[in-house]
Amino acid sequence: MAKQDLSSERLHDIVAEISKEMADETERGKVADYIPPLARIDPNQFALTIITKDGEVISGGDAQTRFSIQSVSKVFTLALGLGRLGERLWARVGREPSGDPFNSIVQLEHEKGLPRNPFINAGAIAVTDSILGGFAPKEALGEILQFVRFLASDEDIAIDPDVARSELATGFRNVALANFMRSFGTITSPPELTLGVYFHHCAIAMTTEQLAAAGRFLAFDGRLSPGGARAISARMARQINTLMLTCGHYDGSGEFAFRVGLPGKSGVGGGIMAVVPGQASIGCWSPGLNAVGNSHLASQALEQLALRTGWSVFAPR
Ligand SMILES: NC(=O)CC[C@H](N)C(=O)O
Repeated sequence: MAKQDLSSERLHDIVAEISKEMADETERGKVADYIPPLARIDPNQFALTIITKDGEVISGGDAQTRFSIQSVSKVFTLALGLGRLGERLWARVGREPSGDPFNSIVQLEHEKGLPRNPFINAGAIAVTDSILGGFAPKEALGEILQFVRFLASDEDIAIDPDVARSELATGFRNVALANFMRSFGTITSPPELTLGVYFHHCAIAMTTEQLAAAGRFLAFDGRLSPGGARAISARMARQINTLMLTCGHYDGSGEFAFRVGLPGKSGVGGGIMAVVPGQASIGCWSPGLNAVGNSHLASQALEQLALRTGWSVFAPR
């Protein structure tokens, strides 16, 4: 398809086609079952929302259904942590892909308690700890939630208390990661306080429309729309996009970059937030996961979207 042909009508058609195709798919992956509130989610759901640079919202499927954003929240805490600490944040967390599962502990011992990147659990816990600073967990959490609502321009975004409770009750591996990092001084607050904030921000629930809205600042140089209100600096937005491309899908990051060619961040709730710099912000969701914990159908849908629109950071429109 010629690049200039991407009209609003064409985008509507593409979103409708992909949503229909994904609804008909029989191979849907496996929903996360480490906590009951995620294990009971119906895998037969799919949603896709695109918000264009003109502010048009184009949705298909179950775009009004809320789901647990889980690790997608790590993008918002990174933005908040970077905004607050600036370059000093990188003393606490690296910027290299890990090539290991999201909850792996192995590299931490060899690398003196410094997590590889902000999107594996260890790195995200370190970032959360930096936001916590000397504040009370409730205040830090309130600040994170306010920030997400600001990014999405939507006050109707909240934490699912069921999911937060289950994470707290079963997050033994995250407890291990936090204590291990505390022993190296990577995190400075009592681990249980940092983890309380971490588990709660992972339990934020959103629709794909809200997720696409919350990702706009990464599509538009740190602003909520082209020329609109600024959330973070353009440089930080570029840095976060780079990290999403290289580390946003854990040990499936190379495959996602190869197939989709856009910065994206996944969560075990089945959500993926992706951006087309200068063009659009995307929220996609289907609860079934592939072997490395990324949404099977949302990855497939984004690959189809990239193919049919010609969107790629490697050949900008
Ligand atoms: N990959 C994910 O989405 C993991 C998030 C989950 N809350 C955890 O900490 O294990």
